[in-house]
Amino acid sequence: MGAAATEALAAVVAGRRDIRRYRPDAVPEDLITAVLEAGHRAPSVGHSQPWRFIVVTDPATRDRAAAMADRARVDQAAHLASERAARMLDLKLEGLREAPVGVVVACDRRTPATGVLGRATFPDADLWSCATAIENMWLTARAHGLGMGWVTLFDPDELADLLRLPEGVITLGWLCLGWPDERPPSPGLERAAWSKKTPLEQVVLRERWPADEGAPQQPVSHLRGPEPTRLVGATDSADELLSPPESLGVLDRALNRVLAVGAQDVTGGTLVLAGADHPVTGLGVSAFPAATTHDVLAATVAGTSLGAATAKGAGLAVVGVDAGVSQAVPGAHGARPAGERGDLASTEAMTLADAAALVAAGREIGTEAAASGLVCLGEVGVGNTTVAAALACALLDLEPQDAVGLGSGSDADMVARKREVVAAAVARTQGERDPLRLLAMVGGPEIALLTGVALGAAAAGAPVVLDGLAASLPGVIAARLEPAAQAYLLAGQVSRERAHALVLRELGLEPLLDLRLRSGEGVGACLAASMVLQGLAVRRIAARTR
Ligand SMILES: Cc1cc2ncn([C@H]3O[C@H](COP(=O)(O)O)[C@@H](O)[C@H]3O)c2cc1C
Ligand SMILES: O=C(O)c1cccnc1
Repeated sequence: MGAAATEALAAVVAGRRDIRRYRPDAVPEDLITAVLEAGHRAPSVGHSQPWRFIVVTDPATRDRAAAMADRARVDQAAHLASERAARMLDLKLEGLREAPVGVVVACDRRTPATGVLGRATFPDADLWSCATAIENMWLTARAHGLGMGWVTLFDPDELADLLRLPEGVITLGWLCLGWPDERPPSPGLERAAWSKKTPLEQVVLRERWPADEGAPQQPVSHLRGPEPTRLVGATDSADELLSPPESLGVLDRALNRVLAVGAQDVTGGTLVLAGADHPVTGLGVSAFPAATTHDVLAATVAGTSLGAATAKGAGLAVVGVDAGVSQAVPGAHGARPAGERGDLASTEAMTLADAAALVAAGREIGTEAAASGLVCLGEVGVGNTTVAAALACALLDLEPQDAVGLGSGSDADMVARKREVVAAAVARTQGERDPLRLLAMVGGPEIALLTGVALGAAAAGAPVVLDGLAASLPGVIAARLEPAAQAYLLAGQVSRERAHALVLRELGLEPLLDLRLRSGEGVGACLAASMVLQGLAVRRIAARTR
């Protein structure tokens, strides 16, 4: 806006004071309007404009407000030690009677917080919006040579009654507005040695709150998120297309993610399909024989499993990984756990060493697959929707009934059994937060392996496409281990499995497809990848305005 505007703003900001002494002269109507207009220009949460400005000029109302403030002042002094109380009573705290105008700022909170964008998470953001309106008015008043003083020395209910505020409308206090009768070189409280301005260095903290010995350590991310210039470049290049902004909707967002991590020339990818058996099947949690896992992995290696066929249709390569299938699968990449396996309910799913080794093996596979483009995750493991539900409960603090789903097909009795198993498994994890330990306690080897794949692919700069529940949890664990990994993840689909939507919500990802799949095997990831590849081609081919 130019040097003159910058300088003028700095002068107004530096010259703003809380003014408590006023001359009785009237404030012209146009200046009052200018001040109110500035207030109404303030930012507000979800553009809710929750402020209401009650302009009070009636001396009777000002008198009654002043009497209330007098009472609050004496009340407050009664709570201070006598010497401090005496000094407080000496201070001139408000100019309610003298200032010709009072602007009472009220916040209309009658809209439910969940109905306002940004307030479901920060319910008080409407009040903060009103505070920004107050600052706008204050600065504008100052620029016109007017003085303003913000008085909160009231019982809020009393002030609300005085102005007949309805239920649900609350006040942030009274702003005195008038011509100042003082030109203080420094704020009144500072001049009276009541308090001092804190030096800037004491209020500015760099990157995070300074370390506190007892506090849990944040995970150190070795992985870097996308470069900010690439991130901006991705959205800029989408805006240049000869089409309405975000014409491809959710797909556009996914494409921006892919471009942001630097994968612009991608035309293919790889499905990593990991399989493992689960001792928990011994507890009657799957309608299908455990041997199915072997058969699906063998078909994957042969290119004929549902997952492999879908990958082929999308132009993706397939890597089948044996992460612990009892009957060996020739042609599959071997990464079998070496130690004991358990049923989660009474014993650990695998040893911590195996969990770590599987993640490490996955990293290598992911790094290699990254060279091909998109890396899709797929799994097979009869019984693993029970495993995934237990892990989701442990990671996300869910109740078993909110996480256990139908799997590949369960009746009511089986669902009840699954819930019992999950409840027992989760009970064993009480207090454990470490994601790798949780993986060992109630996870599965294919989930551990795919966690490594996600980490390896992300570190090599490749987007990772998640699939169903068991092939989305690796995204959660990867992001817990390396927070920057989140930026590389895409949610291919939201499946029918109960906890899946919650897991994607935890990751902050919108699924590309919602087909009520229950296939596993990376089918949804490959279908979504095909669409992403098509979207990338569209971005390359489509006409641009620039
Ligand atoms: C023939 C068949 C092939 C599959 N391929 C993947 N799944 C999917 O279902 C399994 C999980 O469901 P649950 O926890 O109910 O056992 C996993 O193998 C998953 O990938 C299959 C399931 C079946 C029956
Ligand atoms: O959503 C899934 O991942 C799922 C559902 C049923 C069976 N296998 C996988």
